[in-house]
Amino acid sequence: MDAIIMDGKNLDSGAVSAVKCIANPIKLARLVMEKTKHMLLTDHGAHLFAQAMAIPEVPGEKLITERSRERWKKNLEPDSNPEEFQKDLGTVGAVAIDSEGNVACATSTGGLSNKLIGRVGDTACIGSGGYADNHFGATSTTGHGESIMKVVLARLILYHMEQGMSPEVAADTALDYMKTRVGGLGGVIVVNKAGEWAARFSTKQMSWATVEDDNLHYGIYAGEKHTKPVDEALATEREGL
Ligand SMILES: NC(=O)C[C@H](N)C(=O)O
Repeated sequence: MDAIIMDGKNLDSGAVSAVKCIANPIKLARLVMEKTKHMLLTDHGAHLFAQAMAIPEVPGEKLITERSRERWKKNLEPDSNPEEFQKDLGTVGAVAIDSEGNVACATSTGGLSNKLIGRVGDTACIGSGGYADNHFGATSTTGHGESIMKVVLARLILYHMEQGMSPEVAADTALDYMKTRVGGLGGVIVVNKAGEWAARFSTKQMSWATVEDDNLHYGIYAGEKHTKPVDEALATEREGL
């Protein structure tokens, strides 16, 4: 798994890549940020650091869902369509702004299926998987990692906001560029320094949710946006509905 976290106040960032058997790689990424002078630890070194930080390893089997196993098996079949199987991967991203205007981002992923051993994706790379700078805002990305890295998608969106674009226009402009320039699809969540936000994607779907003024906004498909009070959403969650 790969993960990155970034603090927009001082541009501190921490990331891990190619880690296995760690339940929450984002916590390890945060420790890289807070406890080391480095920004990215990978593979064996990341595991040694996890041990030093007393982060327990969980058996790999426990982190594999039946659905993922099935998808992996199907993807190995000769007539499989890799695009189809990359469709709802479990990348999780977050951006946030506090009452003092501090922004942050975090992204964590199992990455593309059937990648080569040792492949480091966009998620662990600062500016690609995420970027946060109090001067402009924060963004977290998902999608085809190699395309995201080619256009340095997260930083590109912040650049567009620096030039005066809203989060929505900045996100769409950068995603369009990635599609036309390198043929890659993806999705992003963005917040600017004024607290305006956007969830935009060029893929068929991306699950997203935002909390703003005690309201929860959420959707999956293009153009879909539902809103309900956070209290109501939490009550529904508690009832297990
Ligand atoms: N769905 C994803 O976000 C995958 C991730 N960007 C990767 O290429 O590893």
